[in-house]
Amino acid sequence: MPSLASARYGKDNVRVCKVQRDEKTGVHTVTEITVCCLLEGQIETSYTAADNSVVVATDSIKNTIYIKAKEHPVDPPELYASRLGQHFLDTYPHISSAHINVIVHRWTRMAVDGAPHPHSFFRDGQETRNVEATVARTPGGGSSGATNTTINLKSSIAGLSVLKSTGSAFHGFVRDEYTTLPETWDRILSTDVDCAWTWKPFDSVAAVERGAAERFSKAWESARDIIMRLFAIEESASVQNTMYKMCDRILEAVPEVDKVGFALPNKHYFELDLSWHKGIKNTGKDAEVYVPQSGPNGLIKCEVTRDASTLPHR
Ligand SMILES: O=c1[nH]c(=O)c2[nH]c(=O)[nH]c2[nH]1
Repeated sequence: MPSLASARYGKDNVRVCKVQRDEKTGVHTVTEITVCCLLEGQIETSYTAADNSVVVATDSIKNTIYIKAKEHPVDPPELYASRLGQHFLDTYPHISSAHINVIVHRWTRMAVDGAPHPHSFFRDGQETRNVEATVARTPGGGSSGATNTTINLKSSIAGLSVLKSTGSAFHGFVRDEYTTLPETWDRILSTDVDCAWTWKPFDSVAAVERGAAERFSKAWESARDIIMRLFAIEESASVQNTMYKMCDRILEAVPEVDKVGFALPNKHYFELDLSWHKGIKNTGKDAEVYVPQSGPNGLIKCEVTRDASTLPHR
């Protein structure tokens, strides 16, 4: 007898652009987001018994995403996602959790004649600011069967492409009969930063809302600043060590965050021996022309928490 082990459904790739107009100054603010909203709950019979009475149509979920974007600010995305998720719990008693992902795309204000333009923007890179929110019913105290809400938020930066042309080494690694990589004390280091920070759980939308703009946007700015600063100024011994230091600094800067993690591709730039052409020197200290590799690439991940006892046992 088969058994439905897990099920969630909803709408993905819902694109929303919100324009906020300041009537006094004429300054517009544009936020473009892509939303995924998946619901879980007592929906098993829709899968096992063709019972659509438990299904909130994904089309209605899409409509709700638009309506909530009209009713509330979409910035910070952590608060918008929490409100959207809470709506589904408040409205549909058989829905037990809502999983909301929001991707915020960059629209950076143009400077024209040295002044910020009131209503013109440009995309200055593929970098996104993201949030994954899970808004879930949790058993309340007492015997009434009442439930509380728990909101788990994970914020992230993804697709921030960075490169440094020196200040990165990699040596002392395992050398055996499988090794061809030479040790290096000076190499190009490049990656697309994917950094996520997990907030201590919130027990209501009101708790998320308290100081939200400050809290979430400041954390994002701090994380982005720390990542760029450390990447630039640190003499990197490895991707592993650099990312660990970044985690440590972000945990220090944002006290309400429990865990910070990175997934960093190591995008290789190979030196090129051109000595075959008139003895040209283009390696080691003479390296100028490099060959960027599209793949394979290293992929280095870690998560760092405040408490070492939460690390897996070996
Ligand atoms: O920083 C690095 N970490 C590695 O684990 C690794 N492996 C490799 O081939 N190059 C690098 N660089």
